[in-house]
Amino acid sequence: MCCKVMLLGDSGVGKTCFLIQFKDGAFLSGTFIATVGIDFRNKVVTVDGVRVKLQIWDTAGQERFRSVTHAYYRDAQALLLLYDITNKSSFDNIRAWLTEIHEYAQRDVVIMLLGNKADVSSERVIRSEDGETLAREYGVPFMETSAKTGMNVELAFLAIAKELKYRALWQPGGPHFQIRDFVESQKKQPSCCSFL
Ligand SMILES: Nc1nc2c(ncn2[C@@H]2O[C@H](COP(=O)(O)OP(=O)(O)OP(=O)(O)O)[C@@H](O)[C@H]2O)c(=O)[nH]1
Repeated sequence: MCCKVMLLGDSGVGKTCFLIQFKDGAFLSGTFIATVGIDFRNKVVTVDGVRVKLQIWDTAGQERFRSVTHAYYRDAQALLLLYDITNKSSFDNIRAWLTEIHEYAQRDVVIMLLGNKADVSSERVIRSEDGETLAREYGVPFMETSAKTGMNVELAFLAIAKELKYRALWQPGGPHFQIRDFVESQKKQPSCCSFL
């Protein structure tokens, strides 16, 4: 089966690095090159013996590209919505992103909220609890991640793949799968917590 997943969030939160970490297991530090428009990569994951091909769309966070990316929301089965734990405005804008998602995406799209750059604990301005509270308000799963160390990167895509496989192949009487419970049971916390 094949699933379309989109990465969304403000410019600079780490969407491209997140995708490269998942696809190639690498982190490109140094200069930040903003994505122009939209780009995609494929990766196959195996969940419970089923091959799921994820077609992952990396969008530009900059405002001027929004009209381009809106056109792609409709086809996405899952959305990973990122903010940067060291950047307050990227967190404050999550509500606006969710409003856009509700306007342009499919009604039953799977959404996951991710607080990225969890490795930079010295510059943290958003507490993990704040991410959790916001995610609970919208009924979506939440994790802190690091595209640099790889923390929870694979898990985010695996949880999405499991949920989409479950939805596509579930039969009456079959086992139930709850993405939020799965994420809660599997996620790793940043090893070094800030004092905030
Ligand atoms: N420390 C740390 N830096 C990160 C992490 N993820 C991304 N970065 C850095 O943040 C900057 C922006 O990363 P990108 O992946 O290009 O951001 P983006 O969200 O794709 O930005 P747009 O393409 O403009 O939407 C780069 O300098 C990265 O090196 C992370 O998890 N930890």
